[in-house]
Amino acid sequence: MTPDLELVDVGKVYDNGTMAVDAFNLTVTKGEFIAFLGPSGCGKTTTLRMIAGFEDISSGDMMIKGVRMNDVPPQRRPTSMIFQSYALFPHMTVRGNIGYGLEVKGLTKPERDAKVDRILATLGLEDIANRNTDKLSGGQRQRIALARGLVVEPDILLLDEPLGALDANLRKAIQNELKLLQKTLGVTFVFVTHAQSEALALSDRIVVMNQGRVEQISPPHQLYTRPNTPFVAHFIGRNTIFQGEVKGTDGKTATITTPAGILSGRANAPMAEKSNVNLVIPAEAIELHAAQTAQRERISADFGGNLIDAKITRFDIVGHVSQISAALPDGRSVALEAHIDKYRPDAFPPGTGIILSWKPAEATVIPAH
Ligand SMILES: Nc1ncnc2c1ncn2[C@@H]1O[C@H](COP(=O)(O)OP(=O)(O)OP(=O)(O)O)[C@@H](O)[C@H]1O
Repeated sequence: MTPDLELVDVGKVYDNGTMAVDAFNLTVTKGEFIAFLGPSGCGKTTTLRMIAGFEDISSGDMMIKGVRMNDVPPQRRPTSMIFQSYALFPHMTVRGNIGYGLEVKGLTKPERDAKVDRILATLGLEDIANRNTDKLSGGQRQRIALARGLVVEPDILLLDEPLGALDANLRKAIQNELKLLQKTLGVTFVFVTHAQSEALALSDRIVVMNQGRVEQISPPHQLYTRPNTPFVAHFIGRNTIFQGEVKGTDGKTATITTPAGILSGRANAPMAEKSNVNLVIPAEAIELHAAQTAQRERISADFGGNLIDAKITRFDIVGHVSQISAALPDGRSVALEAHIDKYRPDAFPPGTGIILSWKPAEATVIPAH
């Protein structure tokens, strides 16, 4: 099946010489929910605007449903864009705002009314259809912006931080609605955010960007448990990262020499001996044991030799999760996370000596560059 969207080596250099996007490659199938995630200035919005046609593409090709779009003006692309500010017309009613795009496209009034009625019902906006948009709440305005984007039946809906203006509770509620709506309508969504939790909760796949380049494209869980690059390992989740040198590998597991000892993790690429690598251990993968020397051997055997001594520095309970910090002998901090039932906080007050361990398969060894 022809992909809905293809970006092939897409690049953007602004007139002032800023290289905003460099060789961006992505293929999106129909009905996927894709998030662009990354720190401020990494090129997310620029890429979205190039897909919409609001920004010229400097190099590479962009196709929608197999048709090259580089030179097609925005209004002739099968896309709609929703802005963080919503950009609603304050002097128009909700119905007028939603129907505006259809009017521009030259649809007759009965055709427009039928489509607007349908989207008003889908988004639960019938009761406020004849109100002016300037008196409405943030959540209602967000929904109108969504309706306005969807009513023109785009192949791809582009959303630029659409939940950024909402408070935390409303944001969570609208996240759930958005996901449900997207799956029900089967429209491809490309969503820009710098909020990690939002990208992880909503997307089928996340594109992590850094300084104009794609670092990794993966489903949320994989990104979280299997980072491919040091940037992703630092940016996503709460990972502990050890730098080291490859001592040996059996193709599946790599053993590495680190300042904290000989440690191991799953190798996600072929690795030469003595090459510089990072061992990335997610907070959820680390287990905590009382520091009883009698048990060291058993723990070491159970966890493939991954055993380090540490001291508890914090034990916080956040909702149903225990968030624990421990200090290594060199002072480095290690983050652990577990369900609250797993460890009793009174057994691990700050200052307690402990052993930390993890299964090699739950940590990842990645090249250090
Ligand atoms: N019109 C412009 N002219 C010149 N440089 C620009 C222009 N717009 C953006 N840039 C630069 O391009 C780079 C990418 O910006 P972009 O807005 O795409 O990043 P972003 O990841 O969306 O950031 P944010 O999360 O802050 O919106 C930045 O260095 C930015 O300063």
